[in-house]
Amino acid sequence: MATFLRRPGNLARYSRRAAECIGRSGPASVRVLPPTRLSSLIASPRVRTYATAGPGGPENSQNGQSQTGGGGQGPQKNNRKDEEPEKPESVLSAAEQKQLDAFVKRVEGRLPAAQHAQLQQMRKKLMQEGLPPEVKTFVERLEKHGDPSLMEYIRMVRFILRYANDESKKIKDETTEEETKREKREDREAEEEDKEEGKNKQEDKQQQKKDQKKQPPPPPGGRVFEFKLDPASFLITSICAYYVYRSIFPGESSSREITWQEFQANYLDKGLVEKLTVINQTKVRVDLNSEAAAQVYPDSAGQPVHHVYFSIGSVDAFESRLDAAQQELGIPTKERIPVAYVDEMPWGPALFSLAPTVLLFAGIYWMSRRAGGGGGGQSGIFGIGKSRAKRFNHETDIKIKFSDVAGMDEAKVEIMEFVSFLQQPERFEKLGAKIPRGAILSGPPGTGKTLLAKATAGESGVPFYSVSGSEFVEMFVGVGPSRVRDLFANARKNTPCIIFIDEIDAIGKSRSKSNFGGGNDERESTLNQILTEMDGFNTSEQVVVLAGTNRPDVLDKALMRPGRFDRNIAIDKPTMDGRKQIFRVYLKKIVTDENLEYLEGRLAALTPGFAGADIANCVNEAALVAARANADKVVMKHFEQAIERVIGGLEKKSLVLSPEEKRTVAYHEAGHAICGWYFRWADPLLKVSIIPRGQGALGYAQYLPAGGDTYLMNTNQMMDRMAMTLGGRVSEELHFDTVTSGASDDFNKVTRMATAMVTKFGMSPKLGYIYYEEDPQQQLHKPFSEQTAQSIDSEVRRISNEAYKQCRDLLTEKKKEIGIVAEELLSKEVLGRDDLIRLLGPRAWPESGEFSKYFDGQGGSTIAPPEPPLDPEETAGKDGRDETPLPT
Ligand SMILES: Nc1ncnc2c1ncn2[C@@H]1O[C@H](COP(=O)(O)OP(=O)(O)OP(=O)(O)O)[C@@H](O)[C@H]1O
Repeated sequence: MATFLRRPGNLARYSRRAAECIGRSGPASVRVLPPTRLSSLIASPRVRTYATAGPGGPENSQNGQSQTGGGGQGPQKNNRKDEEPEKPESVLSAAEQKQLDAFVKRVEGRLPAAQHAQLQQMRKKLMQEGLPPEVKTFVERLEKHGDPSLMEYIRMVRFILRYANDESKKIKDETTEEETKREKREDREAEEEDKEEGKNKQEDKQQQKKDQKKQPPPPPGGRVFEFKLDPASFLITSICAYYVYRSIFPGESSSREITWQEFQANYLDKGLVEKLTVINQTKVRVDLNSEAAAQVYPDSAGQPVHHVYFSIGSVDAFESRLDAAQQELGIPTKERIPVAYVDEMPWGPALFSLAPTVLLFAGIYWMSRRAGGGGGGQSGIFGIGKSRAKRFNHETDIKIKFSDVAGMDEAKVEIMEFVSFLQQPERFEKLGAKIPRGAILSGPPGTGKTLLAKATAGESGVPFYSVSGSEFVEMFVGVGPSRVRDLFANARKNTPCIIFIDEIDAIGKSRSKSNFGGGNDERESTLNQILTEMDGFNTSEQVVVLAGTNRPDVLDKALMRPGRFDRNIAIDKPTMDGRKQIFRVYLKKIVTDENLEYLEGRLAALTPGFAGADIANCVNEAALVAARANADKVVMKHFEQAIERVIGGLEKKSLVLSPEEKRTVAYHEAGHAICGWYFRWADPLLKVSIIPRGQGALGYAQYLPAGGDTYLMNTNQMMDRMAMTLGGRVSEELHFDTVTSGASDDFNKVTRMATAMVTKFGMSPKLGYIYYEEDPQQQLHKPFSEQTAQSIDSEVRRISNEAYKQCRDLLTEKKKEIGIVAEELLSKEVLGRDDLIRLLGPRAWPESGEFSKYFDGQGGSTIAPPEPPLDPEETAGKDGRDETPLPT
């Protein structure tokens, strides 16, 4: 702004342009375009008027004169209606002038007064430049034969539009030329100014120049038809349209309603009637001999009367009246007026009656478009049966390769076969091998099933359709099967390709099971459609269907049969080695200068039971922790905090325990820790804390699986683990007068372990080698007798009592050590493995090589916990994690 103000030259230039714009403000165009020739002829005198005559122009307009009245001639023109119009210099012959005047007069009669001045401008221009031949012919025709034909009107309209367009172009060219000249002149001025003002202002000037040049350049050469709403074009088009309309629908202006008496007196008796037409048996149209009518009625508002109408009560009455009237006039039968009968459709009411239906359909269409907005081509209610599968293009969308999927080597080998099939089908076909149709990828959540399917698409370089099982289910009947059909039809059009149906259990549940309690027909028919479609491929169609599920056990057997999902690829939680590989993938993206090999191993050891998704989350969380601490790089401490946070939840700083409660929690946790340290088959402690964390735990202890990733447990391990789980309560009993509710979760774990030993693992000599399924749906009807139930109860009780005794014996012996650990815990709140070694001495039992490698005290002072929050089913018997619930 300051720069702008500093330049009087600029200011003057812009204000001049602004003034010109205001002067040209006639056309209300979407784009700012130079006016057409006609409109500019109308507008330019106005500009001149304001520029030269100053306030004269506006005064004229105040006096009720037209603003576009044409400069100094304005006041005379105002009296045009009263006086003979002033004869300006004209190149027209007298006859032409007369024709033109007649034409203008005729048109003027039908235009609002505000537009008269513009019409006069058009007239003036035609007078100055002469009539174009087309207009001449038209006007001549008008004079000689009255109203021209429809074709002549249309030709005239086309001509006028073309004429207006050409004129507009000419003006535009002239204006552009003028603009260029002026710009050059202004640039020269600006340069001179800039020399004085300094170089830095030069840049602003250039910018302004660029801005000006950004305005649309004049169209190169060819004809460009632009729709403009400037008054002149509008006026011309309206006049032409009006004429065309009138010639097609000669409405009220050339016809009017009369009575029978009028008809008889004014037309019939005077012999002006040419023909009568009875319309819809209610009205009679009287066709008049227009020349005769014009002679008889010369001042019928300056317009010839073509038709008149009158209403009739009934056709019979009309006929008899007409006969009587003609009889009276003595018209011989042969020369009587011809009467025709027609049924005409009244267009107005007909259209009006259709309006609600049209509106209804338009409304439904609009709503369906809105409802399906963003759904791309398949939006709206009409696209409800269309598949919702997202199509990924391998070139742009799917960049995942097998190298991005860490671990699961066996699953990769299995699925590689699909890739080779899609890439080189002939290799299989020539040996007569049938192509596999599909594979189910099953496994716990977050283990990388979707990732593997995407990698398959990425590797094979084919289109990938991804859809979730639940997307087939809709509230409308028949939508599911229709979407399945659509999905497969699309896939067939784009072979070779891969379809991936995630969470297929949403639709693929066993049909027999779902029938319990009524079933779900829609889901079943969707499943049936999938079965049919998968059968429907012929062997040459290269469509591979992959499906992901967490529950392969509930899937319908028909889905799993060979020929449909031929393969069931189980993807389990990663092993120690798998975790290392997954950490390797994600650690690459992290800024750290730790020894990567050691870091991977240590983190993998700290995270038994983590799925790929947990690991990805953990690494990301570590980066966030580091960022929060404003660190330059992520170090081991951040990773350990992240793991702790993923496992235990956020620290609850707001939860403040009373000293008494804190003491109880410390002794409780110390009890667990001592058991883990001294029982041979129990898991040694990694970390114990009495800081409350999420999920209602007041303290927790984490243990390193003593034997590494364990998949089998023997009786000794189970007994030691149960005894360790009871360590919290036993410690409370030994150190306090009373016990708390904090051990209820421990009892739950112990009971479940003992029950499993009796009913599933065959570890009770009394019950023997029997497996009783634990099915929550069959609670009402137990698969064993009452007597067996009592035996199970007594065995479970015996085992837990044994575990209790084992624990109590140890802790009574180690009561002093419990005190030492508990007091240290009270003062430090968190104890690590190194603290326990310091307090209790090294553990007497050797530990798993792979795990102990990373816990030799060199990796870091804090040792993070190993256990993710797993399903209790899975955790039972695998870990010794303790979560002390909040007292209720
Ligand atoms: N083996 C792996 N290698 C690398 N990243 C993995 C691996 N497994 C899982 N992930 C990570 O976990 C995320 C989630 O995995 P994915 O969606 O494939 O799990 P899923 O098994 O399909 O889970 P769900 O059963 O819940 O659908 C992936 O985006 C990826 O970041």
